[in-house]
Amino acid sequence: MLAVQANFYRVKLGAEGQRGRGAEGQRGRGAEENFPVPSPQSLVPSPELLCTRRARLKKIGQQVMVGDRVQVEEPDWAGGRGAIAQVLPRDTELDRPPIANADQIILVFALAEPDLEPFQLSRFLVKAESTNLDVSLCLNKSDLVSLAEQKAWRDRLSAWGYEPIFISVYDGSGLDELTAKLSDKITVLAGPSGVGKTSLINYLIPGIEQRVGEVSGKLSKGRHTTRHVELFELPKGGYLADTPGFNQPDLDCSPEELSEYFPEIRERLAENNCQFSDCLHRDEPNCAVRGDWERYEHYLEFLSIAIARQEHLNQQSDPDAVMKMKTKRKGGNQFEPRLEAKKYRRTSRKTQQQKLLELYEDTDI
Ligand SMILES: Nc1nc2c(ncn2[C@@H]2O[C@H](COP(=O)(O)OP(=O)(O)OP(=O)(O)O)[C@@H](O)[C@H]2O)c(=O)[nH]1
Ligand SMILES: [Zn+2]
Repeated sequence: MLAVQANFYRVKLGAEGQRGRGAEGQRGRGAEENFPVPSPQSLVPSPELLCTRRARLKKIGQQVMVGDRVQVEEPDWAGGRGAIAQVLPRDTELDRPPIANADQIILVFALAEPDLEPFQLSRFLVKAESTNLDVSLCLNKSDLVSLAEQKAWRDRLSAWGYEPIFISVYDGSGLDELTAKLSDKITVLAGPSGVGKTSLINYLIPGIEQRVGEVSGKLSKGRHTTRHVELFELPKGGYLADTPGFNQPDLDCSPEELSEYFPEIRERLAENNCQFSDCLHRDEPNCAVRGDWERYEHYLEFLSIAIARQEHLNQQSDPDAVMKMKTKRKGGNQFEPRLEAKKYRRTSRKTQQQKLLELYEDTDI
């Protein structure tokens, strides 16, 4: 399913769909199975169908996400209509933006104009890694920096665990390598503003601007809201999702999870164990992670945000948690001004978290 359009789901017929008429019965009566894979358009009257969602799916709360492989019933080939009868199991699922079956995330940054800012890059990388999809890095505007500078970034990012593709939409360098990386995959493209994402997408999908504009001004505006997601077919195979929703990543992982999102930490923990299995790699003795690697400071900063966030969540899910702590410490003091104490603690925690979040949000973008 490529996009939701005015209450209809736009479904691209895939290889299976082309043969679908013969495959009836195997997957359910009259059902066509549709994969979002490129297909020779000549085989079907309409390569895309506008579909409704069967009431049965609505009843069981089955959402249809962009990227979903679906079965379509009662295809009306001439009218280009159908009904989604079933959603096939998803390989992957992203919540924000909502995309099913994505294979990889490619972060696009610029080498200059705007300057490549390591902490901002780190934040995008951690957020991208938290999806558990493959994460790659693409550095645009290579025409603006010297080869020596590119090499310096290559070495630096290699120590972070990434092998960036250097491109320039202006002079065309690196674009073949990037195109090859996108082929036959569902790729989520993300990155901060001004790095040349729009220029890149226009290069990768000629005519996309017309297409976005052609549906109505509303949709083209919609492209830049967090809710609208659409998969665009690439001429050489594969699909691309441009996701404004990803452009201001907020960190929403638990403190324990955070270390999984740094290739450097994964590498260190593959070689050595920390003394404590629940080590957060701050000041615990015999920690295998703490050290003078470049992004360790970033890790500590994200960790404090994740801890503040978790404390805040714990408090929300158990409103008495603070009170219980208090009671225990005070040994059941009857004169404890319960309400006030609770209020005070809550505000204080909240403020603390707010401050951290603001700090986090203010850093860039
Ligand atoms: N020198 C150079 N400039 C580029 C390149 N690609 C894009 N630009 C310029 O960078 C600026 C931003 O490009 P956009 O394509 O609008 O970037 P974007 O990431 O979509 O930015 P937003 O629309 O703000 O999200 C424009 O002035 C482009 O002309 C490149 O390869 N080299
Ligand atoms: Zn440790």
